[in-house]
Amino acid sequence: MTASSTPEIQLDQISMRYQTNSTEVLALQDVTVDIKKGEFVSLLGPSGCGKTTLLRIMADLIQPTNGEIKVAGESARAARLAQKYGIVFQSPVLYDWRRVKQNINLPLEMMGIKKAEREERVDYLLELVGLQDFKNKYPWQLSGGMQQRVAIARALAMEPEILLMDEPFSALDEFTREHLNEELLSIWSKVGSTVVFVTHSIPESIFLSDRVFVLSPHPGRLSAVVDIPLPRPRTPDMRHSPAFYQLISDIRDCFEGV
Ligand SMILES: Nc1ncnc2c1ncn2[C@@H]1O[C@H](COP(=O)(O)OP(=O)(O)OP(=O)(O)O)[C@@H](O)[C@H]1O
Repeated sequence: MTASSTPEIQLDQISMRYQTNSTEVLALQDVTVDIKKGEFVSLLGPSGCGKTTLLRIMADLIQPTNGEIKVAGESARAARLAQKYGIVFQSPVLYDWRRVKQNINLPLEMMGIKKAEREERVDYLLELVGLQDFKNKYPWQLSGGMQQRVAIARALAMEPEILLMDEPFSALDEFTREHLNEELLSIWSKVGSTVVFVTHSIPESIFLSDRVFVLSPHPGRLSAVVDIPLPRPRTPDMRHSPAFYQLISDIRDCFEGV
C-alpha cells in the first residue's frame, strides 16, 4: 500500500478552545498538517494533549474555534454527508441484542442497500476481519479483541475513504493488541482507506504508521512529524529491529523539553 501525494485531509491553523462554566481550555493550538490519500498516520501524545479533539474535528463531530479543515478539497461536513468516514471508538459500540452479522449489517440497512448486496458485503467483511465462524454469535459472547474486530468491520461497511480510529486497542492486553495491529495493516492493505489512528503507545504508532504526528500538551500543539521508513508489509520481527528501537528513541526525544 502506498500513499499518493494528493492531500486527503488538510488542516490549516486548527485551534480548539473549550468553554466550561468557570474555565476555558485551549485544547489545540495552530495545528497545520496535510494527510495524503491512502496514508496511515497516527496522532501520538500523552493524555489530554488533544488527540481525540483533533480526530473529532476531522470527523466533523465538533467545529474548531479557529482554522480550516478540508477533506478531498471540500468541507469536513460535506465529507461526512458523503459517508466518507468510518469511525472506530475506544470501546466497541455494538448492539448486544443483534448478532455479529446484524451489527455489521446495520449501516448497510440504514443506507437502504438491497438484501442480496448486503449479504455479499457482510460476508466479505466477516472474512476480512476473520470472524466468519462467529457471525451468528452475540457481541457478549465474544472477547474484547473480537468485539473490536466487529466494530472495524462495521466501520468499513460503507467502504469509507477515511477510517478514523480513537485508541481502538488500548483496552486490550499486549498480545491481542499486537496481533490486531498486524490484522489492521492487512485489512488496510486490502481496502486502501486513509487511516488516522489515535494512540499513546509509541511502539504501536511506529509499527502501524507511515508518519507519526507527535502532539504536546497544554495547549495541544503538533510538536513533530516523524517519518517511519520501515518497509511494508510490516512484520512482528520488525518490532525487535535496531531501526525500530531507534525510532522509539527519536520519538521519545520529541517529548523531551516540551
Ligand atoms: N467537551 C469538553 N469540554 C471541556 N474540555 C474538554 C472537552 N473535551 C476535552 N476537553 C479538554 O481538552 C483537552 C484535550 O482533550 P482530548 O480528549 O482531546 O485529549 P486526548 O489527548 O485525546 O486525551 P486522552 O488520551 O486522555 O483521551 C483536555 O484538557 C480535556 O480536559
